[in-house]
Amino acid sequence: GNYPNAPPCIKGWIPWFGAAFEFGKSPLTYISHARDKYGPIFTVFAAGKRLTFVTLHEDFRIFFMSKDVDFEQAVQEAVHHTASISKDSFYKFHPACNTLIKARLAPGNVAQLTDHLCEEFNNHLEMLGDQGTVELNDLVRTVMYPAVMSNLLGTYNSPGRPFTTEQFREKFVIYDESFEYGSQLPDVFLSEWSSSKQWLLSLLRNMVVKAEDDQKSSDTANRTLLQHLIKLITDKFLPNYGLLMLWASLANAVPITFWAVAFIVSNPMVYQTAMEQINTAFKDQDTRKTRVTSEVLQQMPYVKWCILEAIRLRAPGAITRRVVRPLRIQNYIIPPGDMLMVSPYWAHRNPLYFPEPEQFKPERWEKADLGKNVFLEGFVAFGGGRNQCPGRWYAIMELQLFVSLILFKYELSLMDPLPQPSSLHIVGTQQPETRCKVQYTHR
Ligand code: HEM
Repeated sequence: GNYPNAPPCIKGWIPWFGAAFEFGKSPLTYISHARDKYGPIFTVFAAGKRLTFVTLHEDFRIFFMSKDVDFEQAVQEAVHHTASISKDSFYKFHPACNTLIKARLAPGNVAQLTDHLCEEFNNHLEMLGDQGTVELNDLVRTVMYPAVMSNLLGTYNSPGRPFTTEQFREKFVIYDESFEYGSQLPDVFLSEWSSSKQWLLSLLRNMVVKAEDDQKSSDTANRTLLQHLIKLITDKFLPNYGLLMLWASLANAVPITFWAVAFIVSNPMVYQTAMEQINTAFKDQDTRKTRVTSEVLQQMPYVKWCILEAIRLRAPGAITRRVVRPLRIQNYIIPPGDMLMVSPYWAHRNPLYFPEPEQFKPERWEKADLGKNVFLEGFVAFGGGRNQCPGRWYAIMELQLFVSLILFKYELSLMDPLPQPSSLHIVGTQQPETRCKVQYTHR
């Protein structure tokens, strides 16, 4: 159709050398420049796709709530490329999958996962030994990957398939790093990436077999998320959904864990305030085997504000919906087929909602932290509407638990300057651009 009222569209003179090229180099920087130049709604024509960015907070409601935009249609192709799930299977199972995950990760159920996750964190953190110097991102991955996997999905069968944490880390980092490119391209273009994907899929197949065995002996109340998925997904793509779930649970939360620790340790006043609260909440506890319940977490609101502030500052570069019918926003009509984009990363830099937006200021969360409604207005890191991140309560719990445990057990100091966020990726939270060593000493 013809849409004379479509937003300004940015194309390169030679498409693959103009907009697409510039956009691909550093999308987050590109978006902010485009917004200054073309106004609050603009379309980027890149790599054959129309991406229409909505940057004003007052328009976010339409993005999250309109019946003329669709989540499943926005991500289906990416799901096909990244997890090899067929189109038919995805449209058939995704809605029920979404409902199931939402229910399993509701606040009450998340509280029940805390004890086991705490044990896992204790075990993996103790493996660091009494003192040393490591890259902080490596440390976070080494502890978080196996702990969260075992907490949510269960363990794997080792006989015949030796599997080590280092091997998993290596494969998952490759898979995660090229996830965004992989989501756009058929496997043949990315051979290392696709062999990591195959490795992870066979791991998931193995975990499904183990989960089915264990199911026979464990009662319903103690089922893992994977065991619940087994009951729901009846086609051959079950392990593939497991892989997507695994990626969703680690890809955003692990970099945020890095940033939360780095922000706290690099701000002396913040570090001190957090330590006072942690020492009070954990008084008389053994630093080697620390027991943190969901009640204890509630006694450390300042640590939670630090987590929320890290999420705000390193929020996903973009979240998407597909426009399925002509959509009016302000005076524009967005044509069907467009990918509609909101950037939480940029939204969180609006001084109207977040004064001094670049500053790490945990206190700004004080007024938001009332009971269940912990989020500030203008905060969209977890998306919104029917497809809002179902893992948000779990994410806050695991982060608060990890951060308070590592700070209680170890005295930390950064040996490198606080890294800048990498502006290379647009989907998901930012990785650090440079390496950052941390020195630790057991307390
Ligand atoms: C700080 C950490 C996290 C951030 C910033 C984050 C952010 C997001 C965002 C922006 C979305 C898309 C929402 C939308 O389009 O409106 C999403 C989806 C999702 N997240 Fe998270 N997430 C985090 C942690 C987690 C964790 C820990 C889990 C699992 C335990 C998880 C599971 C999921 C799943 C399964 C979806 C897809 C929902 C669907 O298919 O409808 N996330 N997340």
